[in-house]
Amino acid sequence: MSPTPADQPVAVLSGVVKGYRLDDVDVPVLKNVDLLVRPAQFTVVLGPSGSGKTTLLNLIGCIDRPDSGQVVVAGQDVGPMNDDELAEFRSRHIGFIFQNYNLLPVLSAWENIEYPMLLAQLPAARRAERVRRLLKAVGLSDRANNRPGQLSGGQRQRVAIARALALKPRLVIADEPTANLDSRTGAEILQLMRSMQRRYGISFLFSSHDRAVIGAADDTIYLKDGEIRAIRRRSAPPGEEPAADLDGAADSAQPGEDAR
Ligand SMILES: Nc1ncnc2c1ncn2[C@@H]1O[C@H](COP(=O)(O)OP(=O)(O)OP(=O)(O)O)[C@@H](O)[C@H]1O
Repeated sequence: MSPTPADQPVAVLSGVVKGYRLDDVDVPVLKNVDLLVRPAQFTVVLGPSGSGKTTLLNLIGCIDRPDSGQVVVAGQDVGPMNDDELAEFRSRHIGFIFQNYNLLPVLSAWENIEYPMLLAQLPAARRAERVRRLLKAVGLSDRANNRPGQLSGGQRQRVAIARALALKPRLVIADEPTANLDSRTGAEILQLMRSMQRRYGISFLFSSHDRAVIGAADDTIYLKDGEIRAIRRRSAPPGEEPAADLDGAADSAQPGEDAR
């Protein structure tokens, strides 16, 4: 039986090498990385500052390209894609959450979450229903009209999580999403991402310095000096709830299969 999108690895890296050129000096960052990111799991990339976590996430998120080696995301080798194809692929399959939230300051929480759906030209009724569900899922139904400046850091990150899920990506990439939050709020955001990952059956790839996040992860990838030093994979507990869908139970499409 051929693998369906739901059980296909969300990303596979083979022999990936990536460096930067700084003041005429080549700085190697990732050195021959082989990695498989399992679908519908919460995966944490742990490593000290400068170990290459952001570089790795940027390659899997199709924001950057390797110097050599192969990056396959959602079953597609992204190497041959041109920049426009890569941008289209990214918007279709991947959601992003950033340390600094990256919300548009002049838009309300509602409008920030709706924005990717507007760009993707979803019909108005579908957009409204999905924004409503997402605001509820992140516990911000009563903050729909607030702009980012009127929200706390934790609330901004909740909006960013909702926005990342707006187009039903297969993969959400979060680069140190708790780094600007106090430890209690950071733990709440971590729990929220964990519950959204389970609820919608998508994959989360999350980077952190903080070993305390290991408890929340299914898979933990330890990166040091641009090399994967260890991968710990936890087997799924029995009786996991079936994934929900943002457009309601009637729509049974897999995330990423019907992003529009
Ligand atoms: N655009 C760039 N140009 C030059 N060097 C870069 C660039 N981006 C990253 N680097 C260097 O690559 C190395 C790895 O950086 P990266 O941001 O991937 O690490 P990180 O593990 O995410 O670190 P941190 O935890 O501090 O965010 C660092 O030495 C960094 O200075």
